[in-house]
Amino acid sequence: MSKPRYWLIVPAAGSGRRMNADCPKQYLRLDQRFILDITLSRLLDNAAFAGCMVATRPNDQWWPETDASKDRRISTCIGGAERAESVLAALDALSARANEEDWVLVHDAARPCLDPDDLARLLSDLGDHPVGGLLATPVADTLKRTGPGNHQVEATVDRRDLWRALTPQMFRFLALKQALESAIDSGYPVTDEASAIEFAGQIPCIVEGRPDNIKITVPADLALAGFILNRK
Ligand SMILES: Nc1ccn([C@@H]2O[C@H](COP(=O)(O)OP(=O)(O)OP(=O)(O)O)[C@@H](O)[C@H]2O)c(=O)n1
Ligand SMILES: C[C@](O)(CO)[C@H](O)COP(=O)(O)O
Repeated sequence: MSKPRYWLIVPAAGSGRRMNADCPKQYLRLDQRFILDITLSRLLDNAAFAGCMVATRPNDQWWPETDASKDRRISTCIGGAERAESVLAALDALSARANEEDWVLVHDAARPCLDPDDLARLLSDLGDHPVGGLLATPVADTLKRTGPGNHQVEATVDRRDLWRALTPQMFRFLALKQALESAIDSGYPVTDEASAIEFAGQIPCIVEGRPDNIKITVPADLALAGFILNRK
């Protein structure tokens, strides 16, 4: 049987509402480079992928301005209303090229600070794993739960064995496609690939990653990402 290949999916079809910027956050710039271009180069320059599928918004006016749009390794598809739907659209777009047992890595366009050593460790630690898994980092703060929609503390959550899920998340092509289809069809709230795999009854494995693999989400994250990238 041929050796499994590695495919990369980068969901980049979000609107960045929480960023409150004048363009989707993946098209904000750090050191004159689109965040999306930085993210894609952090992945494609540090691992051998059979191909890359980027899910973009319909009529994405910025994509043609990116360096990535000139990279023959990268294809695009139209994403969906939710992140999970964008990932599923990218899997569908790869269906003619990917084999069932090929690995798929899914990485947020909004995470440009991925450390190449974390990527290498994810690939090496999970390359022979029966299910796959994800980069994650231990919760380092005390966690509070409040009442619904208020700031009244109801409980302190035991943070032992709690992790913050990061990306990339790495699963077999067919298993991930089927798990996402099933979870989405069931209305199950899928916020990452691992939760769909868990919904399918499988057990993903965590590979500890750096906490500075941040997802640019709110305005304060942009300067932090710039600091992290300039420090590397
Ligand atoms: N329908 C969607 C929603 C999100 N994403 C992508 O998934 C990643 C993580 O999602 P998130 O940080 O939530 O991005 P947005 O949805 O754009 O942010 P917001 O929720 O603030 O609108 C981002 O790279 C985003 O572009 C996507 O491809 N398709
Ligand atoms: C996939 C993810 O980045 C893992 O933490 C996260 O679930 C994305 O959540 P978002 O609400 O789509 O940003």
